[in-house]
Amino acid sequence: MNPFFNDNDSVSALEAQYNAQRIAFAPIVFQVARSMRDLGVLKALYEHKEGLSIEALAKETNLSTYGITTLIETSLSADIVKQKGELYFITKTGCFLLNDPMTIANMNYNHHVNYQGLFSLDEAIKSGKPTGLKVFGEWETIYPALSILPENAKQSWFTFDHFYSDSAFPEAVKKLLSLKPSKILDVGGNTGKFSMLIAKSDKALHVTIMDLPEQLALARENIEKAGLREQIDLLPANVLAPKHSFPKGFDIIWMSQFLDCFSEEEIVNILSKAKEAMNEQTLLCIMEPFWDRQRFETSAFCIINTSPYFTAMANGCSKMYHSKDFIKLIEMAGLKVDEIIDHLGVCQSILKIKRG
Ligand SMILES: C[S@@+](CC[C@H](N)C(=O)[O-])C[C@H]1O[C@@H](n2cnc3c(N)ncnc32)[C@H](O)[C@@H]1O
Repeated sequence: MNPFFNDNDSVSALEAQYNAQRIAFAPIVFQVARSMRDLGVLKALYEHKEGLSIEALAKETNLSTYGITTLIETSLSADIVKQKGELYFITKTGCFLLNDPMTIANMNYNHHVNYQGLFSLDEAIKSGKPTGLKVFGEWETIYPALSILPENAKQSWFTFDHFYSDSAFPEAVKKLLSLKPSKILDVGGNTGKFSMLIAKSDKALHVTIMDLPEQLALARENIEKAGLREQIDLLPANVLAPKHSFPKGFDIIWMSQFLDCFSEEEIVNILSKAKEAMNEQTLLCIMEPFWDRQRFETSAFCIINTSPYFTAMANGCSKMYHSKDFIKLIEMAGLKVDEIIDHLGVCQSILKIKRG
């Protein structure tokens, strides 16, 4: 395990005061960086490596010199641009903001999904309810609303979710198929991406996606388009509802980026239900991004800072877990971790679990 954030509190008081200002002004710097990207200023600088003056930038982007100066000066303070005389140039950080898929996914998700709702984080922390969700509508949790969120929020949510899980799917498919399963239950299968990939990779395999009915409408459309209706079944269910139990007879129960949508108590409850559907041969495979099991601190930073979204926007009670805390919950449900495979895709680990 990597000792992330071990250098904390090692800077001078002067540097610490500067760090505190970076945090105090973070929402402003964030919005300026996003406007620099979305209004085409970063692109203009990227395409003019020879540098551009304020006037040339204003002309290139059709913005006023006042607007450009405001954006450029904050960007200068945030290492997004650099200045030589009258000319401005994009920095390496600016290039990541403009071109890096992870940065783009994180920024769009934070702007379109989280920004307004996180204003009410205090209330969410105190009440245990996703109080920020009211910026989009009146729901208990974000999950039944995913397919009807405003278009920008919906696109950004799915791109963010898929960015972190999709990159691990090809390797995960190989690991699962090496176990020679004939029936897989994909719990929280979302739009059907994983199920479709694994079904295409083994034509003899049968997959069932269990998810909320609202979510399965999107999955159904995708599966029909891909001509996989014969191989993939849909099981509408709310895993939290006492009347819904897990179906039996599967070789592998697969949960990808699913249990982080629930509180500790709910996770134990869901895993106990899964256990009831497992026999000695059934393998429960859980794929999760654990912040303590990353290769790079950048990944740990992104994963940790996804938790406040769960608090204020998603359901008020879940988070991205530390692997030690998560394994405790598995054991509380009477299950046993048999193997952990780290570093799949950008940030995922797979826990292979058996009946205890
Ligand atoms: C973060 S997404 C994960 C999607 C996908 N497995 C992946 O790896 O990208 C969580 C999924 O859990 C589903 N979900 C949330 N609460 C649920 C519940 N109570 N019962 C069933 N599914 C639920 C959501 O609809 C969503 O599809």
